[in-house]
Amino acid sequence: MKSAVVVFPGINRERDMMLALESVTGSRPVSVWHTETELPKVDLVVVPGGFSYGDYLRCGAIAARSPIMQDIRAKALKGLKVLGVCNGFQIITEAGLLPGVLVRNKDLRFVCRQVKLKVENNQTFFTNKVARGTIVSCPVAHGEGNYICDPETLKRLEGDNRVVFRYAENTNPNGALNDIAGIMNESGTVIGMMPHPENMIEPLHGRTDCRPLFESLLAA
Ligand SMILES: NC(=O)CC[C@H](N)C(=O)O
Repeated sequence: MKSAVVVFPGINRERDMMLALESVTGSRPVSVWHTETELPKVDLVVVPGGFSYGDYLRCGAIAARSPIMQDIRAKALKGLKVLGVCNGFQIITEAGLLPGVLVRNKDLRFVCRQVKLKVENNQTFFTNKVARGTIVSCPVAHGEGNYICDPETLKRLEGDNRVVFRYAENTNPNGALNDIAGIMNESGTVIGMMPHPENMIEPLHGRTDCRPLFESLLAA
């Protein structure tokens, strides 16, 4: 499984993401700088978390317009798998690969804590090794993770089983609609999520709850 991790100025989770991908898949991801115009040949692109462009304008708004995102968007529309985590979720949503928008957390504070995450759809490239309904512990660290969309979009996301992850046990840290923590596009090839599964896979992290998510990539 060949993967690429995209790096923008201000991104700070790329190393954690690359370590997680390498540790589970056994294959070292290629690091792709934002000014590049063409992705290497890979099976999966991950847009990691952090503070691209200092979160100016809106989180992810500037990164979404960088050269590499044009190629990612074009290839995603042809079926390339894309995973966006936290700032990466914001970036791919700003790029139009996922519907809706991530706005300021409801209480206007940056949150950094563990949440409970329910796997709502286990028929995806990032959840197929986990039973549906499984609740995992996972860290979040964001200021703009409050997912909103129009009622029609929400109805479609819920009706088509495109809510992949939901905050469970009253741990919604940001006020996101319907406790939405992660969604996918219509064809299931693009997934975005606010929590950081890459930080919950080694005994040193305290727990390994999210390792099976990465293991899912091997079966996809
Ligand atoms: N950890 C992250 O990726 C944070 C994303 C973004 N900078 C925010 O605060 O919402």
